[in-house]
Parts: sequence; structure tokens; C-alpha cells
Amino acid sequence: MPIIEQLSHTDLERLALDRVVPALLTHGFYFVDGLLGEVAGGAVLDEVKQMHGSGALHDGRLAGSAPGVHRRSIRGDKTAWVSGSERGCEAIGFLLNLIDRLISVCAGRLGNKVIRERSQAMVACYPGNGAGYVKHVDNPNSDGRRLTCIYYLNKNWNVKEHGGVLRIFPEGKGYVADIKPLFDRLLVFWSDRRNPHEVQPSFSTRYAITVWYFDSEERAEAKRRFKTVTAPAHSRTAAPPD
Ligand SMILES: Cc1cc(NC(=O)CCC(=O)O)nc(C)c1Br
Ligand SMILES: [Fe+3]
Repeated sequence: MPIIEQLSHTDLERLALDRVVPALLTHGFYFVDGLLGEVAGGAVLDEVKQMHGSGALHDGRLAGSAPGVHRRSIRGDKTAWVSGSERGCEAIGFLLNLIDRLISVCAGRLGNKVIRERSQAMVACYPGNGAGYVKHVDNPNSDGRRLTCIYYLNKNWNVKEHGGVLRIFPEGKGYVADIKPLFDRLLVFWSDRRNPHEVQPSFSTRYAITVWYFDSEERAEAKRRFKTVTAPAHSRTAAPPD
């Protein structure tokens, strides 16, 4: 009996085909507990704590934030982007490889285009000062992101005391899904308008690692769209050089 129960490839395939894919196709989201197990999950947590302690996490940027609006009131997390091959990120690299394998098994069965690439991993920490993340859609305008995968790292999390629930408002469904950010929990959900979500105010340090998987065609189209940004107005009125 191996000391550390590693998820074998067949376990991963079973998880993908028997649970993740059916849930994504019916509810649009799915979470699994005990993904890595105590030892490997603990190694990921230690690496994230090390990053936090060494000041590697910075205030999350806001896309097009209105002037004067306090960032914290919208998005209170501190983040860092990692590839998982950096020194001190070996366990994070192992986690990302496992999620990649899980999603690649799912990709063939999700009935839509190819999911071949993903973002870097965003390591996030809500410092526990009551900050959260206002309700939003990850990919409201076809930027290519198809699936959001969030790995939570919080031991002994007590929602009554610590809050920090991720509330998903599945589009067109008569219910909301309250997901506790528990240690060694992986949450997967469609990144588009099907899943508006919010992080409720957190009153204890709340760690998570997020990766977004792209639909390659939608991503390529989005890149083309962003490339053809219209020239600024004034340049069109300037007299052509004689
Ligand atoms: C950078 C960024 C982070 C998030 N994070 C969450 O929604 C929090 C999920 C959780 O921690 O439970 N969402 C978007 C649309 C962007 Br962009
Ligand atoms: Fe989000």
C-alpha cells in the first residue's frame, strides 16, 4: 500500500468522466475534495505561505477601475502569477500538472471546441480584513477563457467566523451555490456568463490558486479583435503629410 495515495491516471480519468464532465454539462460547475491529499496539498500550502511571507503577493489589478473608487471595496485580494516551474513552486507545479491532466481528459467530452492552452496560475490571498470580490463574470465578452479552476488551501475554515464563501449564481437556475474555500478542494466552472460569482467578505487569511483554460479558437479570435484597436481619434484628423 503506497504511503501517499497518489491519484493514478485511471482515477483521474474516472473523476473527469464520471463526475466533472456530467456536472459541468448539467449544473455548470463542480468541486472535488481531497484532490492531492494531506501531504501534497500541505506542500502546496507551504509554498503559498512562503510566497505571502516573502512579499511576493501584490494588490490585484482592476481592469478599467473608475478613478477614486477604492480598489479594496471591489477586489481585496493580493496576487502573484506563477508558471509552476519557479524555484519554490515545485508542489504548485505538480498541482498544475494534475489539473492539466484532469482538464485534458474532460476537454474531449465537453461538446465544444478545443481546450488546449491555459493561463499561468494566479496565487491569491484575501488578507482577512473583510475584503472580498464583488459579483462578476470572469469572461463576459468572449476573451477566450472557457473554464475557471480554483484550488483552495484553507484548513479549519469556519464560514460563520471567517466568511469567505464563493457564491455562484448559476444563470437561469433558481438557486445559488455557496462553496467553502476548504483545503485541498478543486472547483471547476464555466468562465462565461453562465456563472456570475462573488467572494463574500473574508475575516481570515484565505488562499487560492486559479488557472483559466482557453478555448483556442475563441482565444485566437479575441487576440485578432484586440489587435485591430481603432487608431485614436485625433490621429485621423491630422493633415496628411504633403
Ligand atoms: C483576477 C481575477 C480573479 C477572480 N477571482 C475570483 O472570482 C475569486 C474566486 C475565489 O477566490 O473564490 N476572478 C476574476 C474575474 C479575475 Br480577472
Ligand atoms: Fe472570478
